[in-house]
Amino acid sequence: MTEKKTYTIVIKLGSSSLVDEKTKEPKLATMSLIVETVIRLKRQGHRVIIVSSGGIAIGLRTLNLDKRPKHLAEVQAIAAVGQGRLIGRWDMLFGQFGQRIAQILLTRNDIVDWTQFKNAQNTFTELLKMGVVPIVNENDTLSVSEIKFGDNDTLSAITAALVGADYLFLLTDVECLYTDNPRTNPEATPILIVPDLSKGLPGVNTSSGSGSDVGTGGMQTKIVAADLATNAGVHTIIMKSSEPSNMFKIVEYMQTIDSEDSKIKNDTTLDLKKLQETELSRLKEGNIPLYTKFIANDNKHHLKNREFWILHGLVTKGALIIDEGAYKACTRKNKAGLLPAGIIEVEDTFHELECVDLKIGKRLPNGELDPAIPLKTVGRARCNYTSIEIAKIKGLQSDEIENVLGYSVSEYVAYRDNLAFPPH
Ligand SMILES: N[C@@H](CCC(=O)OP(=O)(O)O)C(=O)O
Repeated sequence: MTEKKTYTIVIKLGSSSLVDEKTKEPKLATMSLIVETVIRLKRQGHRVIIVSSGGIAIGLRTLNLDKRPKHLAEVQAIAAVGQGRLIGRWDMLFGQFGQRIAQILLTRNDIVDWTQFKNAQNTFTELLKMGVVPIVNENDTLSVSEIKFGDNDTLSAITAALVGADYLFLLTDVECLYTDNPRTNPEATPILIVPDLSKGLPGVNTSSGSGSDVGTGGMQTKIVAADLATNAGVHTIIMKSSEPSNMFKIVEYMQTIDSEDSKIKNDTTLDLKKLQETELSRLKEGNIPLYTKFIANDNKHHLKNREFWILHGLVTKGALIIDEGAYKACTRKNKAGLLPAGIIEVEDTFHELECVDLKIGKRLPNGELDPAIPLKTVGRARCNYTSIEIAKIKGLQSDEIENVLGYSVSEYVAYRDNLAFPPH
């Protein structure tokens, strides 16, 4: 008998899965079921990381506050109170099984430095090796908008990419995505498999946003998270949080079908509607609960560590507008660095090695940017020169840099390992 594959699994739980929206009382039953499921998964050899929201919601109740205050410092103080209790609850529940947990609180600042990004990675690896369940949340007490991940859906996708997870489970109040809102449209049908999110979700209505007032994420943030995670090679699953044991059934099912993923992903003639229908009957036959699976980009096409870090770990400070030729050279198989000759314009001010967006524009015969053609953001770069220096050397050959600036740091404005482009 062949041994079953084991996975690294990241599970994201929103505030509304862990805390009652109205009373802000803990949903201890759900938390217990999650703990039982994680223990079962671990006993099967899987490695599990939890991304748990709920710090602010728990802090509100602890301090007898009805509403989230507007003032940032107050929210940060509330988060400090709630986070301790939140992790205490997880520790108490996991402790019943003798399972050790670890708290990891992240802000974007913690990963903007490449060494720190690798450090975070090493810490996760060690914890998983020790058999510990890391429990991650945003460090709300210290993070302000510029250094925030924004919502825990995004944080969970970044965590999943950071640890090189096989699966990201986004637990929510619906069992799966539907082609429309099933509460208002009886014709809505489940979307069970999304082979390529870059091609969109035809007919899916995700505009309604968050349905709860204790969290910050809605379905839209889940789709963004799925895009981020699948681009980094992580399969992403949306499933209902009220029945955590379904996760175990879904993981067991994945072990039997994950060899089909690349076939589905690479089939250009795929009938998407038929795929959903066939899958629906297969789930019914096997008594498998509904869920939506976003298939990950395969090894060859997913973002590698450093590219992921540049695209999702860093905050951009400005932009370079480059021409089509430069874009092609920087994205071809044998990737080139970015030369000054390919740059048409510089936006905003930035220091060397800060991260900037790369946008494609059209160059007019006089060398200037054609304002009639809309710009398209295509990637990111960390530059060897400041915005002021690049403004002076844009459009020039590299051997002219020294004449213009009086020195030359490099012939490239950005080295190839400081350039990153999303896979599609
Ligand atoms: N970090 C915050 C939660 C932020 C968040 O994204 O919440 P949710 O939309 O419930 O996942 C907290 O612990 O309260």
